[in-house]
Amino acid sequence: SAIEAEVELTDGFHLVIDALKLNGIETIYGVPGIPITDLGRMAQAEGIRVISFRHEQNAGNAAAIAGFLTKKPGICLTVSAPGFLNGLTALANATTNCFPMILISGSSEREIVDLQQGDYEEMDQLAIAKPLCKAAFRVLHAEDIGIGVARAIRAAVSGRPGGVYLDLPAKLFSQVVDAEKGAKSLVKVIDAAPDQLPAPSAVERALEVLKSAKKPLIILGKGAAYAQADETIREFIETSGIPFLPMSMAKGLLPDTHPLSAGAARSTVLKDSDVVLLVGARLNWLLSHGKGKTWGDAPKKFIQVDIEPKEMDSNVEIVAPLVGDIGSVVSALLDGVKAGWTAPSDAWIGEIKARKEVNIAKMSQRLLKNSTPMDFHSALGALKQVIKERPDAILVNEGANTLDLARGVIDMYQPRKRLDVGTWGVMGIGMGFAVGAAVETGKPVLAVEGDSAFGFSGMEVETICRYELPVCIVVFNNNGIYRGLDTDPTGRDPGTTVFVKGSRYDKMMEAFGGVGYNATTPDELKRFVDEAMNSGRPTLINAVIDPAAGSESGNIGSLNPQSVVKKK
Ligand SMILES: Cc1ncc(Cc2csc(CCOP(=O)(O)OP(=O)(O)O)c2C)c(N)n1
Ligand SMILES: [Mg+2]
Repeated sequence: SAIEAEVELTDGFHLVIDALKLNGIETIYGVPGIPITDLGRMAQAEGIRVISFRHEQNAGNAAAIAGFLTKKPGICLTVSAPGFLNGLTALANATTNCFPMILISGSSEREIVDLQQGDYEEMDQLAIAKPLCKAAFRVLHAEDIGIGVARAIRAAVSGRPGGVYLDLPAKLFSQVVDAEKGAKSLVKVIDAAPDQLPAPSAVERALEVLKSAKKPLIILGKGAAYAQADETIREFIETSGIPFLPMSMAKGLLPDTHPLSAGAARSTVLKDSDVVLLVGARLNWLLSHGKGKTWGDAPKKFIQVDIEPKEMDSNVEIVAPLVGDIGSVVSALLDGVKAGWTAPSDAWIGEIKARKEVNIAKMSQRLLKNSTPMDFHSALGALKQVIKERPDAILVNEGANTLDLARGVIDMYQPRKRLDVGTWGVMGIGMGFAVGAAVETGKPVLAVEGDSAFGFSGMEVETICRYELPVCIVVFNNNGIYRGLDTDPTGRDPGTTVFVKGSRYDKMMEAFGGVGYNATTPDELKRFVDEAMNSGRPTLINAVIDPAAGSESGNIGSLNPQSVVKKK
């Protein structure tokens, strides 16, 4: 009878929930629908926080950034086929950025999919996910749910973190299992991301190379931010006196205003350094693959710290590979420095300081301009001040000019406070990251969005209102992608990169009960953001930016192919 069933039996639904709770999972980000609507309801009833989105890509991005911020896999839950595919972009982006997340999707029955008999939302999801993520598993029997969830968790966070796909066919959920047997089938993952210590010989080799440097440089990547070895990293930099250059999401590991920060002298230190220590930073396109004019002509030696051995020599020769987790490796390097070290010469530190002063002075001039309509710099000058006054606020940032200029203008003061487009430069992470960051940290979020970038996930303003999250969105409304000036030479349609003139994104937030402002000056912008931060209410500020400001593709316009053929 139903009473007996409560006492003796469990089922797939409950085993999935018990397995997640047993492993400390507290939040699920997703979009309901067949076959997982009830799973979400039951998880919520069992105390897991379930955040329902308007599009699975945004739920996936929230799960991904939750993983980056907590080092526990963020969980995204979707329906089969189209819902799974919508989550896949976020899963692939998480894998590219080494953020630990698990995409759990309901799926069709194997026997129908394998015979291609046309099930509701039929798709061979496991096969499709495999090439795009770090690991992918499917569970067919309820007794295997414990192992399946454990494998997914360990795969997501161990070694180089990444995205994992977990395929749960609809029939699995209603499979009934003896309650005691079910409980015994659950697995609590032990030491999911074990320290990986570097070989003492590798540490020795790296220290020798570092000691040979006249102009050493440390580059901190988002892997260094993810490691949460903040004090060890700070102590290593301050004890060695080596200047550091933070990549975008590593900003704030040490304050951008730190005397050893070389952020404002990036071109100089990349060109003139003779030994470069990469910490959780890959020599990919963001660092010009370690070669070419960015790096100057002088010979360079690269030392690389990465948990993934295959990363070594990916672009240029690594003379001192340091394979291990960043905390263990930097701690070993710190011991070596403490045992005997000569700080870099005053000449090198002085060269960087002089260059920084020139660049910061140039920038300050541009920030002070009180133009109307605002341009990027005058608007960003106001937001720079906000973060300086509120260093524990989380800054989410995407766009082209809105992204590239904000990266250099807005100083960060604490680790893991700047969340942006990462390795791919993908648009659309904004609202997912804003929700994930607000839910996981409870901190106020300032999302600085290009108007095009915002459009990719803008419907989630309703989600932000529904959960009453402390998110302040500033849309840099320059009326288009990169600028707002393009026209259709035929005169038939608008240009391909422009938007409706005079648009008011703030009205979208008001539509769902949030607060909307229209800012036309830096002073207004600062005042409205302060009001939002003080109230903690969901807010959207439409910041009117000169459509003629900015450049095509921001700082990376050179990546665009150029047509050499002039049509007659
Ligand atoms: C999923 C995806 N689709 C398209 C693109 C290509 C792109 C890069 S930047 C950008 C938007 C730039 O306009 P925005 O208004 O946001 O910024 P601003 O320069 O300040 O005007 C696009 C469409 C990327 N990167 N990802
Ligand atoms: Mg724009």
